[in-house]
Amino acid sequence: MLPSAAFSKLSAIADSTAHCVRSWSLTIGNPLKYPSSRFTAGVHQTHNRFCSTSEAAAEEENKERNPKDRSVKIPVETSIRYLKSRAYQSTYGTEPVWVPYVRNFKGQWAPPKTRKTCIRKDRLVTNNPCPICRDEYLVLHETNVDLLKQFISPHSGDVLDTSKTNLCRRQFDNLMIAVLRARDQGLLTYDVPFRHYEYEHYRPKSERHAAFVVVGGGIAGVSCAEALAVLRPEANVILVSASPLIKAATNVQPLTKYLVQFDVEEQAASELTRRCPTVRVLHDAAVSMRPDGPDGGVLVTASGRRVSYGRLCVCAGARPKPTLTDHPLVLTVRDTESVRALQARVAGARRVLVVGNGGIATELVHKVRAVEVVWVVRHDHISAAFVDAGAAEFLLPAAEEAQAEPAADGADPPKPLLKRMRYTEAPAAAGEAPEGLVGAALGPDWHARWELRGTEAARPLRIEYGCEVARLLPGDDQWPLRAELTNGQVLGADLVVSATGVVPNVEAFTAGNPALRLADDGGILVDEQMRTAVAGVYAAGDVCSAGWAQAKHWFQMRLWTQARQMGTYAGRCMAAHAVGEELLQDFCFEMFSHVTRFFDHKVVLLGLHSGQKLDDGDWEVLLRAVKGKEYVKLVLQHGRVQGAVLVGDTDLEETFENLILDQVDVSHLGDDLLHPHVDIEDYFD
Ligand SMILES: NC(=O)C1=CN([C@@H]2O[C@H](COP(=O)(O)OP(=O)(O)OC[C@H]3O[C@@H](n4cnc5c(N)ncnc54)[C@H](OP(=O)(O)O)[C@@H]3O)[C@@H](O)[C@H]2O)C=CC1
Repeated sequence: MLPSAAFSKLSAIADSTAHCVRSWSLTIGNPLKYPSSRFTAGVHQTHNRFCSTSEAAAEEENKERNPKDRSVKIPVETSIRYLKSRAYQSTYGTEPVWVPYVRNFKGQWAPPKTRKTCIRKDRLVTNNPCPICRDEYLVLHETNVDLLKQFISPHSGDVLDTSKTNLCRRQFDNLMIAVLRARDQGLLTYDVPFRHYEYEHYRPKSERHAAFVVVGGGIAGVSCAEALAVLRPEANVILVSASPLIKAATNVQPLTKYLVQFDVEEQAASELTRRCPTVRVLHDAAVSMRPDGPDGGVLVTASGRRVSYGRLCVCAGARPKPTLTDHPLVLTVRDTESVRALQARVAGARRVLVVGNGGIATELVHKVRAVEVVWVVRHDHISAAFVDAGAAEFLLPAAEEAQAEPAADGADPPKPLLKRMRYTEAPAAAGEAPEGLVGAALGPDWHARWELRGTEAARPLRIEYGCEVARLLPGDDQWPLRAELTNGQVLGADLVVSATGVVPNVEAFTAGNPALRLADDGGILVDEQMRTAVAGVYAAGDVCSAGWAQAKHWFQMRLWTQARQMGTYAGRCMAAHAVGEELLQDFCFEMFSHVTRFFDHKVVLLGLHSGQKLDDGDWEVLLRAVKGKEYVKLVLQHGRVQGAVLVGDTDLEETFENLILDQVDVSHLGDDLLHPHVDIEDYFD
């Protein structure tokens, strides 16, 4: 006797589809194992197929058929009707056919791939066929849209993976073909994926356009491009870089709220594009600027390209000041190429004259070994561009020690480059790479990556104070070059290194643009939003001069830290102005802060550390120094700290940063402010 449920299903199939169901016998088993044979939910059909009367004639209807037999192909029209039948409904309900399927596998995790096929030689070869193979009435065909839709994600429109639907791989291939055909024939609707067209590709190569163009692959330019890529991800950015390598700030570590320490890494342009996909790097140099182009302005490059822009940021940096006459034995240090040239020259030198008293000279004197170094400084102490006479006194022994240090194995052969950070110099396409272009300046730790060693025995450092090079004289029997100093001495040398400061690279932008205003130091004047006097043109880094009303404790110095701050801030301003917004000036311009290393000592400069901007005689200095260990100098005015120089690992930067910013009256502490036994960090906590 058949259960009543089985009867009702049988009649449902017969009623709804006019399909024939012949003879029946009760069977017990998994109702989802072979769905086509259990339209009757547990009733095994002797000829248990779901078929139309017309097709039935073609079949040997009364023959006993094995449920694993798949020799008879079900027409797709039958399958379409089947999906609408009550038989189907009662088997699957409203769920997709793959939902109730349970895959068999050993162990905890299912293998990533499903089986190749469930049917071989028209027979199911497994006891647990995949959701399509197990039900012969499910026919994958482009017209069987209701079935295909069950395998398409409603969220992404993609065909669901076999890891979800558990289809065997043959059925999955059939499914993909059916879906593609259905979409092709318009039977299956789908959303056309959004294509971001790079319209630049349709322009002639000699003409480019970007909403934002940044000139300069140094730290200011790269920081600016990065900020734009983050803030305006929908806009294209072109970075025009004369050097094939760009400079990126890495390992950025905030030491305090204002002091940030970072490395500068030379990277291939592709690395920047990988990080910021909207930024494209053009290896070229800007030669002129026309701010009145059709889309904003036009930048013309050395290779003749015209790059039109909506907004332009000039981060062209600066180049060494040409203090001494042009001479093949007078070198300057600015970019990687110049250090390489210096390295080669030092290798064969006996005496090197270093002229200048700033950052580069200080670092060079420390770095050049196994050759006699004569340091010509026009002040009465070393490193005057950065530190005061007291700090210089503190640093001097370290400078002299370094020079007196013998070569590692007597006369070491000059070592080549110690390490270069991922240098990949892409060969420039013909006509693309302008020859002899100046690359971006070196990073703050450039000297750590280069070995500058001669072949001489170690010599004590010789410093000529209070003088300059008056003129260069031709060489004699002993020296290829001689320099006459302003103190009357004439010194022979193999090489002169001139490190007397930098001049901003403005020429390409000033030519034909009388509106562009320059400061007294030759930099492009910018306002508090990094805008130049020319509409749509911004400037940042060494090329610009801060033309805004500066905060009391901030002043400009052409430093890596400021290049990064200005570049990022210029990018933020450009992004904001492009959508009609104004920004409040970044807080980093409230107080001067710089951290560097001189002669292996950490040097922190805060606020008005050398009494800059303070009236003469109206300020006092408080000092604490422990030879070889630390040097702390405070600049005070009316009992309030205005600036600080911290040499060595003092751990006082945060305390003094706060004292400068908050302008706390510390006069009641008197000299105890720097008393070694007073924990002022704790006192002001
Ligand atoms: N660790 C760091 O932070 C470093 C920063 N830099 C930066 O890189 C840039 C280039 O460095 P650098 O070239 O050392 O420039 P700097 O501006 O640091 O120093 C230039 C020095 O040269 C002196 N000078 C100028 N003209 C002459 C002259 N005719 N004869 C003799 N001395 C002269 C200057 O004296 P005066 O002050 O009297 O004009 C000053 O002391 C600078 O912007 C610098 O700040 C470089 C290296 C390290």
